Amino acid sequence: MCPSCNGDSSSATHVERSDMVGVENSRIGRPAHAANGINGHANGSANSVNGSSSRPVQRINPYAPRASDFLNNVSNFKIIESTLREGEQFANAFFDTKTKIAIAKALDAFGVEYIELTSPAASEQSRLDCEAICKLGLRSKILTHIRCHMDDARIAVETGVDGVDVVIGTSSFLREFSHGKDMTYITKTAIEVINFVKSKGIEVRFSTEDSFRSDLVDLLSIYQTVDKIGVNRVGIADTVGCANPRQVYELVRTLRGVVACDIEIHLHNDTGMAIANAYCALEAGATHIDTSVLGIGERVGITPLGGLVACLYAAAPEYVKAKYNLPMLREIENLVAEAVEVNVPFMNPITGYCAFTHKAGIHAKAILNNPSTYEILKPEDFGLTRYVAIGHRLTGWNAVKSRVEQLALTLTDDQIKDVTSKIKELADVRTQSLDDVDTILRVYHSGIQSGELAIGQKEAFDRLLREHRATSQSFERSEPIAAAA
Ligand SMILES: CC(=O)SCCNC(=O)CCNC(=O)[C@H](O)C(C)(C)COP(=O)(O)OP(=O)(O)OC[C@H]1O[C@@H](n2cnc3c(N)ncnc32)[C@H](O)[C@@H]1OP(=O)(O)O
Ligand SMILES: O=C(O)CCC(=O)C(=O)O
Ligand SMILES: [Zn+2]
Repeated sequence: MCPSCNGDSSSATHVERSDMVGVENSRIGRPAHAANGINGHANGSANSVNGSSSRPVQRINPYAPRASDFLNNVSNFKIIESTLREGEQFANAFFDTKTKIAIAKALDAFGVEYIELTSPAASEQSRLDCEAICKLGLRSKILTHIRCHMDDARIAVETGVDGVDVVIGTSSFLREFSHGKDMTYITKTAIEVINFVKSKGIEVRFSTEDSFRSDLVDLLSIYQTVDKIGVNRVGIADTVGCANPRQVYELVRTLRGVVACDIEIHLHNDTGMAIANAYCALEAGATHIDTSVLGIGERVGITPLGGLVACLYAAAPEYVKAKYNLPMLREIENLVAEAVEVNVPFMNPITGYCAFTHKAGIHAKAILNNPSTYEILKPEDFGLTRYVAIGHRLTGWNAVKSRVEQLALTLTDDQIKDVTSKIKELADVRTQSLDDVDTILRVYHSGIQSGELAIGQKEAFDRLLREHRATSQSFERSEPIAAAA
């Protein structure tokens, strides 16, 4: 397994670039996990591939927030990390105290502004764990999450938290089938709970559960009421994951015009919209986004921390890099994945097995010239490495040339094109590992050097490859016998 890509990429070559924009200093390296351990870096000028010259690359980031959009918080937001609250509601989750502390410390080291913990009213151990995490002295502020009920509030304020997140359902579904309370009762209780928490000198947030299926007038009215009594934040929750980006934008934008306090948003991912919705919420003026590591939570969970970071890094890379310890992301995801016994998904933004693997020949050529051609995220900013896979039938001679240079073999472009067709022919039967590709290149090179081979001599090459394989196989077979003797 590759330590930096979460997986095996034995038919790939690592390509590391120290400069996204320029084409000099390209470094084509061998994967640490590749079988024959060649770590040489041929400093081929990627610019010279195919004799093409690169044009100056535009440095303006088209994804950055527009200066004219004054409500946009895409480069001014805080993360409320809820792996230890929403994440505990994931079907597989059971976090013992030690694991909770490890996750809280990792999130703190990553730099999230808030860590939200399960209600201390949930169980005695939940209360003790909440107290223990509050005593760690982390830089992240510690919040706990309670029902809009004085019994829960009284327990919460005694734990040592920096703030309490209060929630109650406002949709007709929840008013009828969950708590059974009307808006008058909800408003009265919310005022009582908020005033009580505020009297303890800690932060308080009031959130409406199932906001997108609640009546807009009810929502704006209760948010306005709690804003007037000095709540720190109001929260919108897409509890069932039904909202789309336009709806999120409109609700947040409307709310921004009604309250002066901060606006948090909590977005479930049932229809796969959670990251897009979070982005739109920030565009509309939300200030705080709820996340969990790998998105774990009820059902399919909420906005994933890593995915949100990827999305916001694309928009405001310098801001995101300055705020968070990005290379820690992989470690945190692995920690949580292990704790809840799941794998990091192969298509996970940033840390997925193939997040920085390039395959098709057209992509490979351009990536070798300038990684910005096909990458919006710089793997090195996340402590990761990119790969160019070459041992497959979609490969091209430019990618093969990079490997030839890396192995310090001397072949002309025409010879490289010739050996590329050989690789493709073999890869039509099965994908070739990097070792296989290296063997093909070395056999071809030595055939050319010895004069036994010329361009286009397919049968001669096949014979040389067969002979090489026969020799190396008999050597491999005889080795254990020699060792035993
Ligand atoms: C959408 C979300 O994810 S919100 C957060 C969910 N988090 C949790 O549920 C935390 C873990 N939960 C628990 O440990 C338990 O459910 C507890 C301790 C909170 C409550 O347990 P119980 O008293 O046994 O009640 P139970 O879970 O069966 O039902 C929930 C109760 O809270 C009430 N309730 C539900 N939501 C709210 C709310 N937001 N505010 C106030 N009361 C609420 C319900 O009416 C019900 O009351 P009832 O006892 O009068 O019927
Ligand atoms: O407190 C909140 O804002 C959100 C609660 C929750 O988990 C949800 O509504 O899905
Ligand atoms: Zn939720």
